[in-house]
Amino acid sequence: CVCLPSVCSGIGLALCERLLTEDTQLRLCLACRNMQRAEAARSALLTSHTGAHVDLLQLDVGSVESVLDAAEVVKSRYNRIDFLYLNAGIMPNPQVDIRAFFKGLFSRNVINMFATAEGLLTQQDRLNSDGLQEVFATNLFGHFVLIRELEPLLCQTGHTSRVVWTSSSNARRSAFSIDDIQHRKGTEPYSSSKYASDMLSVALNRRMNGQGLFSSVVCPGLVMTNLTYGILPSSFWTLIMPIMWLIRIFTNTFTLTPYNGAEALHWLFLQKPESLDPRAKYHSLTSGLGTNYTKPRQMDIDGETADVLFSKLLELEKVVRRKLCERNADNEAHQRYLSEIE
Ligand SMILES: NC(=O)C1=CN([C@@H]2O[C@H](COP(=O)(O)OP(=O)(O)OC[C@H]3O[C@@H](n4cnc5c(N)ncnc54)[C@H](OP(=O)(O)O)[C@@H]3O)[C@@H](O)[C@H]2O)C=CC1
Ligand SMILES: CC(C)CCC[C@@H](C)[C@H]1CC[C@H]2C3=C(CC[C@]12C)[C@@]1(C)CCC(=O)[C@@H](C)[C@@H]1CC3
Repeated sequence: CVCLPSVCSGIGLALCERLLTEDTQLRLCLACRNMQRAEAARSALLTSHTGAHVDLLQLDVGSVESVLDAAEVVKSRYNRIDFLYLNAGIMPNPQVDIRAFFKGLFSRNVINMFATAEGLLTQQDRLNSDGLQEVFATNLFGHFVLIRELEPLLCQTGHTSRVVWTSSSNARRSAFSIDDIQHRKGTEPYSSSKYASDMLSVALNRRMNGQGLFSSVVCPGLVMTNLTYGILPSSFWTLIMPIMWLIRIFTNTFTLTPYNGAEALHWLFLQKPESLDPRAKYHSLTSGLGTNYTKPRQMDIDGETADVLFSKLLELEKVVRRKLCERNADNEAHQRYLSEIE
């Protein structure tokens, strides 16, 4: 079984199309927070791949309760997971620093600026219902809890399984602090959460390779999806689209379409896990002539700090689970009280 949170649109949906084209016998499980959109995605996939096996699962990866419920359903449905694609990601209230953009445009750093958006983007985060920073909870922590819950299906003797993170070249060491893993104090929660997912992937490989679990990290490049349409108005993107296609001549990171962006995710599906570099980020790239390819680049990560992050996430998981139990016990007591006074 290949389990994919979250694939209602964008890169995730394009990946499903590509996986089904590769192997019609696959059993896909689309884990989405909005079941109407999930149904639409499933119908689209079945239209182009009649007879494909596509299951749906309700999952809001930004809520620990939803992750725990979804994991129970997965455990009751499947005996084993071969691939777990961790694709859900948000970038709420993005702000582009226009001055920095024009300054960067005339600097030597211009290609790097277009590839990584370094120094260009900030976001405004908020707390979610678990009391966690929303970007951290969605882009990292929910996925972490999901992996922990699905460990019995991922780590089975005689089988290897794979976890694939959709990270970003916007992930930057300087945006992340091990003393503030949720990025409560900064203005770059997206960059911080993606750097944390890179670290977590390294930590997973250090801990779990021996049990047959292999983790990889991907950057899809700059792709036009709901996420990017949230950065600038779509009319503006339409206006600058010819320039974007022109920029593609100078940087291969402007993959632009979800199909191209899914290149590295698809490529990883075809590789033997033992042949992969646990410390590499695999980039989807598109040449000026429109050829897609995948290229690994070493990540700027220190293994010991990655282990510390893993321990901190374990601690946080305990705290959140305890709070959830207390909340559920309170709710049950309240329900009992209501039924008694009826
Ligand atoms: N587009 C780009 O240029 C780049 C994107 N990425 C990463 O690629 C991934 C996919 O993004 P992309 O396809 O671009 O954008 P989309 O917004 O199209 O896709 C994001 C997906 O994540 C889902 N999602 C968001 N929050 C939750 C949640 N709480 N629970 C479950 N699902 C959730 C969305 O579901 P719903 O449909 O319900 O909103 C949607 O299906 C993200 O991780 C993003 O950070 C990385 C680098 C560049
Ligand atoms: C104001 C202007 C005339 C043009 C502004 C262009 C910027 C909005 C883009 C330039 C580089 C882009 C980029 C991303 C978003 C849009 C830009 C900042 C990402 C951060 C999107 C999400 C990712 O994860 C990254 C890989 C992208 C990197 C490049």
